[in-house]
Amino acid sequence: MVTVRAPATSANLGSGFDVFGVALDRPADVVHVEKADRTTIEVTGVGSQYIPTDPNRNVVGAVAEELDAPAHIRIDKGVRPSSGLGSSAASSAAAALALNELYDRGLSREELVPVAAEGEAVVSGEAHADNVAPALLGGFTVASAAGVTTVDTDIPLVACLPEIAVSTRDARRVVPNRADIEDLVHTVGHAATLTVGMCRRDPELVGAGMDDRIVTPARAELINGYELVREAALDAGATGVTVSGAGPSVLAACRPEHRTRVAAAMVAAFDETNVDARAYKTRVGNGAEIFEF
Ligand SMILES: Nc1ncnc2c1ncn2[C@@H]1O[C@H](COP(=O)(O)OP(=O)(O)O)[C@@H](O)[C@H]1O
Ligand SMILES: N[C@@H](CCOP(=O)(O)O)C(=O)O
Repeated sequence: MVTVRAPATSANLGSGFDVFGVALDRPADVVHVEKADRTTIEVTGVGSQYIPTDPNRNVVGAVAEELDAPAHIRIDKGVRPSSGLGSSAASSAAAALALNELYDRGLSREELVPVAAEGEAVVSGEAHADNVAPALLGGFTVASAAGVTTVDTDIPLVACLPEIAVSTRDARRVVPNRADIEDLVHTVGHAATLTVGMCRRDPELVGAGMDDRIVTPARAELINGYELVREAALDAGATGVTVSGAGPSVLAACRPEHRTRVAAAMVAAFDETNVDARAYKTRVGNGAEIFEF
């Protein structure tokens, strides 16, 4: 048996739609795999009642198929589904790494990124790699047609998860098909600023670089109370706030001394809108870990 823990991730970071992602040091999924003649799936943990066990509908089924690695796969969910925290990607990445090990396929973590992305295609309709890349490689990742690169960094973050479900598939439907040149220049500038911030481990630059006028405004409308939460986080010292992945989680970057205050302000602001929420006080963390044989 092989067991892998893969972390939650936050994709886009505002200015890097479908490209940027970070691994979070918590929460995480744990996936156990054992060789079998055909793939069967068992799911326990947070939100497991909403996750199919049919291999054609669970992301790990697609990963097992890609690697030609049938197995009994047990998923212990720590990352709530439809959270904007890469729940499906945590399972995909963990299954890819575990099955690669179980069947001795010899693929590197970088080579496993497109394999795990096939799991994402099952749920969102597209094999976007911006969650599976950080879930496998850790740190801040840039996944583009030019390949996948990773930067080892350390930025304090708060991920605030409201009791609302937003499916990635639905949230992709509100993304505009076109953007005007001024908005593109604005986004590229901010994406570059954010990247420099990650390289320098500078929360001010990372926060400033999250601003985006193209995708985030449309996504924010799917989250009750988003503007209130954003303003509350900024007032409490956040250096930048954006929608985490496709939402509904809201991500804030901050200095370490402000993290507790920012987390409390975000939960209180959701509460004012009558939405229960919990905040993860987290930071950019490591990728998936094999921790037992
Ligand atoms: N192993 C899995 N883990 C989480 N969600 C899964 C899994 N397999 C299939 N799903 C489905 O994927 C959807 C959640 O994925 P998604 O909408 O991308 O949200 P998230 O942002 O949390 O990844 C739900 O409909 C869920 O039932
Ligand atoms: N780039 C994707 C990221 C989806 O992230 P998730 O955590 O919500 O699954 C998108 O924005 O659609």
